[in-house]
Amino acid sequence: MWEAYHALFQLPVENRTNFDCGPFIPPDILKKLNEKREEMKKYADYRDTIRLQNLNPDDESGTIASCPQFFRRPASNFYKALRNVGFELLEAMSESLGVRGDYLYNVTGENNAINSSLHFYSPDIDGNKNMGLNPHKDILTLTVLVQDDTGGLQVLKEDRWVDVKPFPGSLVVNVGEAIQAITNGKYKSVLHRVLNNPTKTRSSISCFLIPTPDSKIEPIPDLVNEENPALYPTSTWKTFVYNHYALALKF
Ligand SMILES: O=C(O)CCC(=O)C(=O)O
Ligand SMILES: [Fe+2]
Repeated sequence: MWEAYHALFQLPVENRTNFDCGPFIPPDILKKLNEKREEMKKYADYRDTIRLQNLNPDDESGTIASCPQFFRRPASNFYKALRNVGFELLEAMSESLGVRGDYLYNVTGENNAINSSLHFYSPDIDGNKNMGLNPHKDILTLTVLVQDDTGGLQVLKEDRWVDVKPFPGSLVVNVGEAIQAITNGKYKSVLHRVLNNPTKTRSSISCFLIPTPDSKIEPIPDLVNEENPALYPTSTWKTFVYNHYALALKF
């Protein structure tokens, strides 16, 4: 997969429009974000990212068909494997909460398609401790991520940034805010960021399990009571995403 990943980044940028879908942000919010771009410059992320949206690795005629030929086979195998790890984790998490094993898969719309961000981080050549990816929480269901051996990913733990050191052959899994909402905070979405390495490039690929737009995001009824009121209002996934970005941009 890494070979296909590097070949993808080496394509002329104008070829990317065939498959790179740009930020996973609702269009009107993205418009506002672009208007704010000047003001946001100080928050610029130092990296290159290609995004694939709504990719069902079981469906050869879907999103994967818009990708270059050399990328299709390794990518479908790769995403199928990562997604299936995600599905197994969802099952184990459901069971740990005392609900049926298929609960989290079902309430997020039985979605077999994923989103993916392929990140390429340049070295921090001017020594300004550039932020490759600003602090954020993943909003969706689960993220299953593969990183190379450079390092730079950090999570916030008890007010301290802790390195997520790369282990060969390991995966990094993040709980998304959709799961935080559905489990009413039992599983928490963690703030994370990426610092650029002073001398080396860094590569990572995120595979995001995503709810379908009409999935109803609401807490598991047994997890809500007087001491534990619902943390988020019930909404569809589409509205949840909209509210999330609107709040982040404060408009
Ligand atoms: O590059 C990484 O390790 C993190 C990527 C990430 O947080 C994301 O794609 O949401
Ligand atoms: Fe993330």
